[in-house]
Order: sequence, then structure tokens, then C-alpha cells
Amino acid sequence: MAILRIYSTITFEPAMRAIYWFRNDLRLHDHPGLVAASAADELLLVYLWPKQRPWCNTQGLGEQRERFISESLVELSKDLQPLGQNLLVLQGSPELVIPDLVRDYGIDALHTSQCAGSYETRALRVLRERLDIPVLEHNGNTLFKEQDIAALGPELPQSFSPFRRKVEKQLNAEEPSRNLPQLPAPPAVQFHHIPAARTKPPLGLPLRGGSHAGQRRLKQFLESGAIRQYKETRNCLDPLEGSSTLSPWLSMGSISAREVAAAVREHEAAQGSNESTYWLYFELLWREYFFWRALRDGVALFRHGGREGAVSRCTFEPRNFARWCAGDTNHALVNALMHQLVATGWMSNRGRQITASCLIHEFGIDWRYGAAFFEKHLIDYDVGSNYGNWQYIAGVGADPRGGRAFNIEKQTAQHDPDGVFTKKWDGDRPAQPMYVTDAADWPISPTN
Ligand SMILES: Cc1cc2nc3c(=O)[nH]c(=O)nc-3n(C[C@H](O)[C@H](O)[C@H](O)COP(=O)(O)OP(=O)(O)OC[C@H]3O[C@@H](n4cnc5c(N)ncnc54)[C@H](O)[C@@H]3O)c2cc1C
Repeated sequence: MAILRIYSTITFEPAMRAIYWFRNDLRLHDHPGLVAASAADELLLVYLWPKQRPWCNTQGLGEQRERFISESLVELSKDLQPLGQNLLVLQGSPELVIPDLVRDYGIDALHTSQCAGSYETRALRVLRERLDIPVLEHNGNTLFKEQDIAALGPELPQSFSPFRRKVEKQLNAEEPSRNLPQLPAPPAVQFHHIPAARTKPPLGLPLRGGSHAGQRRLKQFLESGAIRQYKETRNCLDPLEGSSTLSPWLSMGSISAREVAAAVREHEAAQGSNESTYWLYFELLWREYFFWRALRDGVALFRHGGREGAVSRCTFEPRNFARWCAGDTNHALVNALMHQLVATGWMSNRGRQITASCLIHEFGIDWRYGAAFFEKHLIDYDVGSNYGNWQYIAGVGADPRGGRAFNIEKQTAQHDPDGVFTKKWDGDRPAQPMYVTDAADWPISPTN
């Protein structure tokens, strides 16, 4: 009997290990980067707390912003547990922390998703230099892909309207993917407990971080029919009443811009489109424009003169800045808006325009101080939208009209005619002398 000999050459390949580094994409659905990273045999999911850099007299995160991030992380890690995964939350610079993780856990590839912002871009560049593994950047929380935007032309248009016209003619927002990825298990890692937020959501705006709350808000905004009057109501100063109030979840990436656009399309297919349903998409295009603008502009996004290096006169007089931050100016509506911002972490678009205009055009202060204060407090802080909008109002950004100055009295008459909002947020304060500065930036009182 012939003896059948089977030679088997079984080789044990070491497990392929990857890191997925979450940044502002704290969700599991519609997540191309997470899907790509899930091809590994073992996957370590990591988040690094935003680094608190002192900048323009502001330090650290505001209580509400910190709370919203913390809630978003706790929810993400809970959602990961039934999928056999967990989230490692660490503090520190990515340039230092990630190489240690790569070395300690024998990582073969690093994945993340595209973010705007010069620190974010620099961190990836440094990681590519320091690591000898592939560092892969996937599509982020945008309606379109990098190559779609590149196909529009060699230069991103200088202002929003030509960008919008090109996009509306040539591009369709990507369809969101609705499936959750199958995640491989993590390597043997000691996961830490994510500390609960130190403060509660404010009674004035009890928004919770995380995808579930974001998706509930999207559903409510569409199903209540609020979207059908959005164009008329969007300038309302209160959240949840006029505009969608989706920005906190969009900026954390707990919901994706693609899913919001798709939900609006579905609503239009079922109930018909109108100017208001279109306008929500129009505003998402603003967000999109500021994202790609910020990526292209790099550090110019943080320059006083913007991309063009425009020279303009401004002051660094600290007293007016402190009064603006504290909501203690001679403009009751501005005070109320600033109190709303610090207490809730949110302010309407119209409120942001009025308060930004006050800092820049009434007090003559460098716009970056205001942008930094917003960065500290906004629960929807987004580098491109925040700094891009501040530049726009200061006239050093994407505004073809060269800046926007809002008449505060007129705005008050239009948006808070009965003073209800001002009263609610305690805007009336005793009048104080206005300070102006001399040529050496010393404060002088005009009444002297
Ligand atoms: C000085 C200043 C700073 C700002 N900082 C930020 C910021 O840090 N993060 C942020 O998300 N938005 C910022 N904005 C834009 C805008 O104020 C907020 O997106 C909007 O108020 C959020 O409320 P909402 O979700 O109800 O908006 P909606 O009116 O319902 O709009 C829907 C979505 O469209 C996008 N959007 C709307 N308006 C704008 C706009 N002007 N620019 C960019 N995107 C827009 C947002 O993602 C928003 O959630 C800023 C605006 C100004 C004037």
C-alpha cells in the first residue's frame, strides 16, 4: 500500500497589529478609517486628550467643552465593549506618545483620519519621520474626498461662493456607510477607566456628548418639521429652537456630515424640498469650505493678517478683552451672549458674529484673542470653522467684502427686541468707562 505522505509547511505569521488613532471622529459608523484599520489581526484604539496650549491669554479647556469631550469618549468606549474592543485614552503630545505605543506593542501600521489644523498636520508629519511603519490618513468627516476637491482645480477658490458653485455643479456628497465595522480584538493592554465629566450639562442647554444623542437630535430636527422653516429661524439666539444645533456632534465626529446630508436628502425625497431644506446643505458646504481652506492655509489660519498677511491696526489692551470674556461690557446683548457661551459651551451663529464683531470692530482687539477664547469654551470647537469665521469677520479671510462689522444696536432690535434673551443671560451690567489706548498701547480713558 502506497504510503501517502503529506508535507505541510505551516508557518506562524506574527499577528499584524495596528493602531487606530481617534481625533475628531468619535463614532463607529460611517468611518472609512476605522474600516481600513480593522483589516489588522489586532487593533489598538487610542485617543489623546486635546493638548492645552497657552495661547492669547487663555489656557486649558472650558468646563463645558471638557465635559462634552469626556461624555463622547465614555459613550464611545461603552459602544466598543459589545464589539470586544475598548478605548485607550491618554494625555500627551502625539509625537511622543504614539512612538512609545508603537514600540511597546510591536505595532505594524498607524491609521487616523484627516483633520485640519497646523498642529494636527505637523503631528502626522513628525510621526511619519519618526516611525518606520506605514502612517495612513483616511477621509475625515467631510462631504467630499480630497481627490474630489483636487479635481475642482489647482487652487481652492479664495471665497465661499465660487467654491459652492463648483461643488454644486460637479460633486455629490458621498453616501454614508451605515454598517458597523467588524473590529479585531485589541492586543493585551491595560485600559484605564475614563473619568466621568467633572461638571454636569447646564440646565440652559442639556446636550450630551456621543453619537446616540447626536442622532436623536438629527431625527428630532427632521421629524418635528423644524428643518422646513430653518432658513427663517436659523438666526434665533437660542439653541434647539431655530438652527439644527448639530454642531457639537459634527465637530466631535460623533455624527458624520455625510449622514446629515443623506438624512436631509431622504427627508426631501419623502416630504419635498424647499429653500430651508436646501439651506441646511448650504451651511454644511460652509463647514466643508472652511475645512479645506484650513488644510490649505496651514499656519496662515493663525496669523493676524491671514493668508495675505494684511496689515491692520489693533490693540492688545487687556482690560477690554477681560471685560468681553466676562460679559461685562457696555453692550447688554454681547454680555448675555458671552454668559451663554461660558455657561453652555454654545452660541448661535448670529451671536458669534455679533460678539466677534464687537471684539474686533468696537474694541479694536486682535481677533485671535477672541478666537482663542471661543476655542477654550465651544463644545463644537472646530479649528477650520472657528478660525476661518473669525478671519472672515476681521476681513483677513475668505470674505470678498473685506470684513463684517455688525451694528450692535440694530442687531439687538432685530434679534432680541423684547430683551428676553438679554434678561435670561443677565446681560444688563452697570455702565463702565470705555478705555482706548494711546500709540504705545497704554489705556487712556476718553473722559480724562
Ligand atoms: C466667530 C465664529 C466662530 C465659529 N466657530 C465655530 C466652531 O468652532 N465650530 C463650528 O462648528 N462652527 C463655528 N462657527 C459657525 C457657526 O456659528 C456654527 O457652526 C453654528 O452656529 C452651529 O449651530 P448649528 O449646528 O445650529 O448650525 P446650523 O445653522 O443648524 O447649521 C448646520 C451645520 O452647518 C455648519 N455651519 C453652519 N454655519 C456655519 C458657518 N458659518 N461656518 C462653518 N460651518 C457652519 C455647522 O456644522 C452646523 O452644525 C463659527 C461662527 C463664527 C461667526
